[in-house]
Amino acid sequence: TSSRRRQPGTLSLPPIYGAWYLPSPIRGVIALAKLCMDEDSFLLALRRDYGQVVHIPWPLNQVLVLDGRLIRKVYRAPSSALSFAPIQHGIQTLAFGTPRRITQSAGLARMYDAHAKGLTNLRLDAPIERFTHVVQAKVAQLEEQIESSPAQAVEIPIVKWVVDTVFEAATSGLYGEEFCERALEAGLRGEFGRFDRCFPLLAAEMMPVALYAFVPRVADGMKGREAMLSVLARWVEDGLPGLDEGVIRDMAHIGSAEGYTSKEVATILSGNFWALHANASYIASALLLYTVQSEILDQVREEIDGLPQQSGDTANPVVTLKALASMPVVTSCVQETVRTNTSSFSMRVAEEDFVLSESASGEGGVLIHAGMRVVCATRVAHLTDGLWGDYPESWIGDRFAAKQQGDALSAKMARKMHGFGGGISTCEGRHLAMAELKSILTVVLAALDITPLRHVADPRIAVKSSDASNLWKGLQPSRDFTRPGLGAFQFGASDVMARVTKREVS
Ligand code: HEM
Repeated sequence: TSSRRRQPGTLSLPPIYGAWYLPSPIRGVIALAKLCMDEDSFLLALRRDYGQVVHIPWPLNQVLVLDGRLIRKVYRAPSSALSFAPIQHGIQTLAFGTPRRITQSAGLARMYDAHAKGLTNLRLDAPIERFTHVVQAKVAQLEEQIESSPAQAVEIPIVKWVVDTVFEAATSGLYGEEFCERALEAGLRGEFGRFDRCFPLLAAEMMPVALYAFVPRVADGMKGREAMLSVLARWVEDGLPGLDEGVIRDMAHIGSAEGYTSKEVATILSGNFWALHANASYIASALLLYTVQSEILDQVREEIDGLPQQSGDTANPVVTLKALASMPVVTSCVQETVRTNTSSFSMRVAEEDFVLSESASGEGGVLIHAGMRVVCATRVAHLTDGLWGDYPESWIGDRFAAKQQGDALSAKMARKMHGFGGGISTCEGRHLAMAELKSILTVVLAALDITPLRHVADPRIAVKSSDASNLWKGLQPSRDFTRPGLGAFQFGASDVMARVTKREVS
């Protein structure tokens, strides 16, 4: 291969992936195939064979950064050197259908700005209240089913239940109850799934729009997108009924004031709608499954039982943003699930020749030519950095807990966990997502006992046996490997059947 180790202090180009005797595009196609077949093995092999940085030739034509320290250098680089805007605008047009004239406009920049401001902790009380309210109602429905069953128990596919519940709760949280009702009536849960399945192909930005109709998965995804846009556009046209304030209202008002049509505003809101649903629900299902099968369950329940209760009922804690902020073990479980169950590719375009250097003085390093795409592969850092301690591939619920690690190490881990990406492209919904995840774990575990029974396979997803060094031996759904670098792991139709009973309080 063309793998070359760099000498410290010298300036070099990134090594190029693949066997030296193969033409460059063949190497690129091999890399792409391997990435889509088994992302983890491929990325770890790159780290082992090429070191911290490698150039993957066309069709990806990207420089992959595979080391935590260098990834943070990319995150710290100013946008004048490594920019994100061209990628953001490309996805807005290719995936969400926003006209190019709008993606280049100052109006869209103002909408993005309102989005970032509207998702800070200061403005999340109402969304989290609505989110929690829906989860409580869904748990109450399960309790009724349990009470009316002779065995006082129900068996449910837990991933599906969590994903459906979070879809409804998160929609109600950001868009309000009325939009949520419209979305459920129009079957947007299914339409979203159709669109989301083709998202990896759109986000790769390798397919011209003219070809969308000829690729079955994309053609089907476009029908899902149209359905989402039509419900969103009608709701915008009707004056956003059921939503008096919040980030979505702010964005829609800016768009309308710019003179964008309801459909154009809907294309911009659909970016938020996708981000709202593509990650958090899958992380929530993994979080619940990991927690109920781990020894940390008692500590998690202790924290939940410590919350103020509605009329002295331990099955019904008062869940507010403030209460959720004071749950260190629950927070650690959530952070650990985001660490172990995400792979994100933060992308930048080099606006000028850029040197990615390990040394504090900036001497030596890897030269990245202007125009090149730089991609931070956070998954490798999550699996290899010494910072995580033993068994980085395993889920260890209290890995991030200050009580376990000490304040300094715990804070350092939180800073270096890049499941939400980082720098100028960092996930704007991370505070909302963290609170949603803590909320659903709290509400479910306060009221229910969940016993995973058996794995449910999706025939399209190969079941991989857990790595010998992975301590995690519990039941979990199989990972869909066709979404490399797109955030939370998804599971297709793979699931875990679980027995659910009302919580037995000892
Ligand atoms: C556990 C749940 C979530 C995970 C793991 C996650 C992960 C990510 C990742 C990896 C990125 C790309 C970061 C980068 O390129 O550096 C991202 C971007 C983004 N996320 Fe999330 N996300 C989650 C939940 C949410 C939620 C609930 C929202 C709410 C709307 C949201 C909104 C966004 C937005 C708007 C961006 C794009 C930021 C930009 O273009 O500058 N995310 N997310």
